[in-house]
Amino acid sequence: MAGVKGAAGCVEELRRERAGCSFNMEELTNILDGGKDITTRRREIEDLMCGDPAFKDEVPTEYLSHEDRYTTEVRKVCHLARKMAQHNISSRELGITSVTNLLRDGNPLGLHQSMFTNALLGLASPEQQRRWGRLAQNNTIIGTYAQTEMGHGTFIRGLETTATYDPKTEEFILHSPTITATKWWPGGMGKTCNAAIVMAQLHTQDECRGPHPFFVQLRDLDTHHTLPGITLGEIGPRLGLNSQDNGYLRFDHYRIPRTNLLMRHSQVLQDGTYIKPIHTKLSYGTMIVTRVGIAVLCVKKLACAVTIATRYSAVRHQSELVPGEPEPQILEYQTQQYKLLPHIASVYALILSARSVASVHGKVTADISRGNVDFLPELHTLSSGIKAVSAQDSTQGVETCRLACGGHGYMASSRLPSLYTSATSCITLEGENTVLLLQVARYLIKSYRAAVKGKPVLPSVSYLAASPPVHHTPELSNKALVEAFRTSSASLVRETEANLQRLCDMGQNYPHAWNSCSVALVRCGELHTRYYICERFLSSVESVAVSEGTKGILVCLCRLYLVYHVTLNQGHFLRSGTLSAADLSTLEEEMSDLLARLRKQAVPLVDAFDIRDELLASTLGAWDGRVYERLYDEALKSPLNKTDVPKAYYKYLRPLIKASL
Ligand SMILES: CCCCCCCC/C=C\CCCCCCCCCCCC(=O)SCCNC(=O)CCNC(=O)[C@H](O)C(C)(C)COP(=O)(O)OP(=O)(O)OC[C@H]1O[C@@H](n2cnc3c(N)ncnc32)[C@H](O)[C@@H]1OP(=O)(O)O
Ligand SMILES: Cc1cc2nc3c(=O)[nH]c(=O)nc-3n(C[C@H](O)[C@H](O)[C@H](O)COP(=O)(O)OP(=O)(O)OC[C@H]3O[C@@H](n4cnc5c(N)ncnc54)[C@H](O)[C@@H]3O)c2cc1C
Repeated sequence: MAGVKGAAGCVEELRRERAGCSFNMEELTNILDGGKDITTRRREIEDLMCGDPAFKDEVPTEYLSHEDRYTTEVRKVCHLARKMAQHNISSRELGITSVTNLLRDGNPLGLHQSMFTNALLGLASPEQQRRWGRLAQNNTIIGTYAQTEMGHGTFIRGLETTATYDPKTEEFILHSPTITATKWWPGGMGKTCNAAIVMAQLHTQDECRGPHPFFVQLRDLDTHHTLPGITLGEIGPRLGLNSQDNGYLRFDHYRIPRTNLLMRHSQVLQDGTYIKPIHTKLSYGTMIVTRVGIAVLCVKKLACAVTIATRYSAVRHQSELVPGEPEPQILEYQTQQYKLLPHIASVYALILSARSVASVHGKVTADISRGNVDFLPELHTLSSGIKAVSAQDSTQGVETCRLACGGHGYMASSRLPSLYTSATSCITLEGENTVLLLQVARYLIKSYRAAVKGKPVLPSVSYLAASPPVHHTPELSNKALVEAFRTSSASLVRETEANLQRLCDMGQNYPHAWNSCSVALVRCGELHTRYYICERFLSSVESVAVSEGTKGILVCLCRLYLVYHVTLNQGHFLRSGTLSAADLSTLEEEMSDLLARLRKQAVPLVDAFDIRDELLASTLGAWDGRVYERLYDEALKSPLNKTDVPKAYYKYLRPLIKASL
């Protein structure tokens, strides 16, 4: 049933919705992909993979045991890896597609293809890259990124695993001194990987030099047995992503060669002399690039969810809008439009902003290779902010889409539950959201204080320095709304800094004063990032060269995004005096108009996300809209339906029923 395109083959409601499309769908698809060529390549790869029966699930994942789920996904991902090699598809190219949606329950090679590979690229010396790069690319070495410990995730400086240099043998001795030092969580580490980049406290010449990355072989490359001195296993069932074999790892005085310290930024010489990096946080670089990747990854989950919920809302009829008239499509209800349309706009806003951060990442990486780390704090701030806001918005958006589908949204076959469990993981992993927003706030407060003293600050926070006098915004144009965000953000930073200072003046030490202000500080981090996203979205929409119809719809989406977030955050605007209560009423009225206008384009807008049925994998969201047939077919797959009377009847129900007779 999957993948039928064209006017025929879909239910009448969807055919009608598509007939009213006011823009060039292909242009929107190209914008989301990042260019026409990328769309072409993405489709080539998706055609190749989706057409392959080896990726089909015979039994829905939810009916499988923990072990069978893992085995099924390993089978599929190994097939995928072989196909990638055969057809010369790189991990980066795979990243432009949604092919990993063929893996329903997490990717056992996900960490290998992302953080492990990126750690080798970013933290290993050129010689080390020659040594391990090819082996990793060939999948001879399958690695993960082992940083988090049972007792320490956020606070990297608190890691307990030690790597003590022994100059006599020119080796590091890796050791897990306590239960809390057990590495805990790394994806693929339980059973799949035979190597890892391990973050451990480097000790040399009787001094601890802080957390550093080491290449560590964990299993025999031939037998796959765990090497002596290492204890490895899988951590057990999780909320979602259960095929990703997140693992635990302990070291018992396990020796590795000196040259296994990743030496791009810092080195230990044969005699144990430590050579410092040009910036102490360069060893955290893999997390920075992954945060940008995760921002994109969770928006893709949101794009799936909103596609499913929008198509379903066009097909589903419920209640009476006008008494006595036929049941309308639920998409006619304004509340339903409010649940869905802002999230369609979010997909554009977040993808375009993450792309901007990715380009800052490219520039800063080039700077660092020339010895310039001036822009690293700004990159850390942007990547932390975009990851946190994207994960939060995507998760809330996916959940809203699930709720928007009523009871059927609760069915596993809708795919909305598993989209939720994967999106929400992004709030925690790769830096817990609150913690990352506090990092953004730290940079804002520091920059604001520097600016007040007349010191130069970097571009993304220069507005703090030039904070204009608070005034009521005279008009409500897009530009004015972005400016209102900027002014409110500057005002919140100013107010929070004043509170921080007041507490210090009253005798609190700085860390306690910081903690006392941290609810407001998180808001500062969030508002600054929202301002960045709004500014990037507007500037991308203004500069994009597309046909009139496409420009029109983008402008409308951007306007909805701005109005939606201004009204959601109205407290900040009222408090800073940038908008009045009357302005907010005007914007709320405009929101009604925008919802009504965009409602007509809702289905074409999600079609433009161009997510194939095989990758959407939803009974509610398929292109042809045949929701009820699919729900029924999926129900028939329940193992309980194999027999009319279940075994449990004979074992438990019958004795109960008969006893009461
Ligand atoms: C559209 C195009 C997009 C293209 C993108 C392409 C990219 C593709 C790449 C990847 C694909 C992604 C695929 C995703 C699949 C992967 C799934 C991942 C699974 C999850 C894996 C993990 O979870 S790994 C573990 C992650 N762990 C964390 O993130 C821990 C979080 N904690 C921290 O980061 C830090 O400890 C901390 C920041 C919270 C604090 O650090 P610390 O205590 O050391 O510092 P201080 O608070 O004392 O601060 C000192 C000083 O340092 C600054 N700083 C901190 N971190 C950094 C940094 N990373 N870089 C630069 N500077 C940093 C801090 O701000 C302070 O600065 P001051 O100047 O002193 O104020
Ligand atoms: C699905 C999944 C996959 C993962 N994959 C990997 C992997 O491959 N490799 C790896 O190394 N790790 C991995 N992790 C671990 C992940 O990176 C950590 O769980 C994450 O960084 C959060 O750290 P934590 O668990 O220690 O939470 P904690 O830091 O203990 O957080 C608990 C609470 O404390 C709060 N908190 C902590 N510090 C502060 C602070 N300074 N200020 C205010 N509040 C604070 C947090 O906001 C949170 O509410 C994975 C985790 C998950 C869920």
